[in-house]
Amino acid sequence: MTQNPDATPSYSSRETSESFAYLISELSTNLINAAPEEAEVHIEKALAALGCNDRKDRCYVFLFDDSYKQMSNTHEWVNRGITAHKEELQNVPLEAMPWFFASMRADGQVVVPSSQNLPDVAGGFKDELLRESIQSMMAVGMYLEGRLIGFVGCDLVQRACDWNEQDVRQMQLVADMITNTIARHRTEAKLHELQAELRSANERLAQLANEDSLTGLINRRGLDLALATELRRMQRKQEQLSVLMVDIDHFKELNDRQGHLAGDVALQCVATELSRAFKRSGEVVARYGGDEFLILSPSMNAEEAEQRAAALLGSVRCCTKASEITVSIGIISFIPGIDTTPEEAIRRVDKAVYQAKNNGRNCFVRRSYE
Ligand SMILES: Nc1nc2c(ncn2[C@@H]2O[C@H](COP(=O)(O)OP(=O)(O)OP(=O)(O)O)[C@@H](O)[C@H]2O)c(=O)[nH]1
Repeated sequence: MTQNPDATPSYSSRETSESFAYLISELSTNLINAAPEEAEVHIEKALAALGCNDRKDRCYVFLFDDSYKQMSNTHEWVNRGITAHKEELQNVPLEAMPWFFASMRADGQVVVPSSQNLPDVAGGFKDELLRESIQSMMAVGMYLEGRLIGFVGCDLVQRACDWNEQDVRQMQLVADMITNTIARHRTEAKLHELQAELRSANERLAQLANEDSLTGLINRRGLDLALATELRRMQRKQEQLSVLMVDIDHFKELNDRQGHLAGDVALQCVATELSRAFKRSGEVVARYGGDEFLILSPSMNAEEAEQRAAALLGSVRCCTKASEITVSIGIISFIPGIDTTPEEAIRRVDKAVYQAKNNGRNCFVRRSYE
C-alpha cells in the first residue's frame, strides 16, 4: 500500500457494512445483466453507492490509454454542492503526475489521508489536489488480464481522512465490478466488430461469386439465378419478359489485330454501354461469356425491345468508335409458361443471334417464342 510517510493511516477492523454489501451485490447483478447502453447508468450508480457510504464528495473512474500517456475521467459521481471535474479531466497527460502513476503501477493503489502532507516528490499530483481543494483521496487500480487499465477513486473536499482497510476493500470491490463490466463490453464490442467484418466479407464473396471480374457485370452464374427468378415472376404476373443476347462482331479479329488487352478494353466499353442503356428498375445486364452479353428486361414487349435494340446498335458504335465495334443482337419477348426453363430461353435467344450473324451482323433479329 502506498502511504504518505507523514501521515500513516490507522486501519480499523470495521466490517463492511451490511447495507453497503447488499447494495453492491445488487449493483453487481445489474451490471452483469446490463446491456452496453445501460451499463453507464449502473456504473454511475455504483459510484454513487460508494460515495454515499461514509459521505465521500466525489467518486470517479479514470481509464489510461493503451500507451500510458494519458488518462481520462470516464465516469463521475459528485456529492451535492461539490464541483464536477469530469469534463476538464480528459486526456490528462500522465507525465504531469509521475508520482501518482508510479505509485499506482507499483502498489495498485494510492491512499492520501491528507494532501497537505504529501511529500514534495508528489509534485504535480499534489498541486492538482490542492488546486481542486481536495483534502484527502484514495484510488485503487483496475486490472484487465493483469494489465492496469485505470482506477476507481474518491475525493474528500471538506476533511482529511485516515482511510482504513475496509475503505480500500470496498473501493476494490467496486473497481473489480466496473472492470468486469468494461471487460465484458469490450469483448462484446470486439465480437460485434468481427461479426460485421465477417458479414461484409461473406457478402463480398457472394457478390464476387456472381460477378464478372473484367466488366463488373454479373456473370453467367448470377444470370442463371436472375433468369430463373424473372421467368417465375413474369409467369406469375402474366407479363412479357424480353431477353436480348448481344454478341460482338468479329471479336476474334479485333483480338488478333490489336491484342488481347485492347480486346479487354472493348469488352469493358460494351459492358458500360449496355449498363447505361438498360438500367431501368428490374433490368439485368450480364456477361454471359467471351464476347456475349445477356439482357433481361421484365415487363417489356417485343416492340419496345426492338426499339431499344436498334438504339443500342447505334450507341455501341459510338462508344467504341476507335475500334469500330459492332454487335449482333438476338431478341425474344414472351410470357413465360409454368414449365419454361432458363436453358430453353437461352437456346431460343441464341438462335436469334445466330440469325443476326447470318443476316450480315450489326443488326438485330427477334424470334417469336412459339
Ligand atoms: N480480349 C478478350 N478476348 C476474349 C475474352 N473472352 C473470350 N475472348 C475471345 O473472344 C473471341 C470470340 O470469338 P468468336 O466466338 O469466334 O466470335 P467472333 O470473332 O466475334 O465472330 P462472330 O461472333 O461470328 O462475329 C475469341 O477469340 C476469344 O478468345 C476476354 O475476356 N478477353
